[in-house]
Amino acid sequence: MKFKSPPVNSLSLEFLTEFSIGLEKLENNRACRGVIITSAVPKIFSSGLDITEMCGKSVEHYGEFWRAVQEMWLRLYGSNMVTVAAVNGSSPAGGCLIALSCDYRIMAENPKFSIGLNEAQLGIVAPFWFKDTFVNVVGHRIAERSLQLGSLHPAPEAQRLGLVDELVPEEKLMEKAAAVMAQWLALPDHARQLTKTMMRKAVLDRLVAHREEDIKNFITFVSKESIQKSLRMYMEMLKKRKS
Ligand SMILES: CCCC/C=C\CC(=O)SCCNC(=O)CCNC(=O)[C@H](O)C(C)(C)COP(=O)(O)OP(=O)(O)OC[C@H]1O[C@@H](n2cnc3c(N)ncnc32)[C@H](O)[C@@H]1OP(=O)(O)O
Repeated sequence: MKFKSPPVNSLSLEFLTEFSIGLEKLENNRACRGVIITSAVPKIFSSGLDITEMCGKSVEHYGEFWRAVQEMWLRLYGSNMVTVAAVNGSSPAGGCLIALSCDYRIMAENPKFSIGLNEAQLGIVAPFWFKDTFVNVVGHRIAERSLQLGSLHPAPEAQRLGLVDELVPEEKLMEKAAAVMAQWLALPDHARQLTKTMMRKAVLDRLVAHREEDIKNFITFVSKESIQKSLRMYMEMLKKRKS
């Protein structure tokens, strides 16, 4: 699957819905045993959740948007397929979550590309299931420090921390992703899938059990004037940085 929503593959409601439907179709296709996720937008894997979806909208919209974020994660993290992220650009916040939700992450070895859960830098808090997914990849201590600081790790540091599994030259990224996929697909699906479920079930079940509460929390949080102000200021900062 190639993300192609210029300029920065931000995860809008429409993008998330299309991504989830795409995953569902592949999941239901018995001929499809694995998916490589990458981007068709140069230098950007995904800029994370579309901030404009969380600014100045109605309570109903926030609820619908958050449900779509949850749905995407439940499908990807809980997928029976082998999932490989070929991270060919920067990948903050929600973009990082997508990579973290895959079975294996390969990143282009460009130090200008960074990845991480930088929510704290926006004055917002990554929800528990973002945190759980992060902890399951890098461990508690690294996740704790990185989340509190809202760190975006340049590719070499991301590899050192275990946030990505390996770095390769950009031109070799898809070739490497295909080789990794072949290695994972060489195993019988049944054993691999049951093992994956065993490793991820507790974290998935936790969101399923608290899904409505999590939506309510998001709506309450994002509707606060102080949070709206932080998000607006962050968007302005992005625009100023550009000019
Ligand atoms: C309880 C809440 C929990 C929430 C959980 C998760 C939160 C998130 O995922 S929030 C999103 C966090 N994302 C970021 O912090 C990334 C912000 N973007 C960037 O750092 C840069 O844009 C990026 C490095 C991705 C790309 O840099 P450039 O190539 O230099 O592009 P520009 O910065 O010029 O951006 C182009 C254009 O896109 C707009 N933009 C960027 N990111 C987003 C976004 N996430 N949502 C909406 N819009 C975004 C940016 O403002 C520019 O717009 P224009 O000025 O109108 O062209």
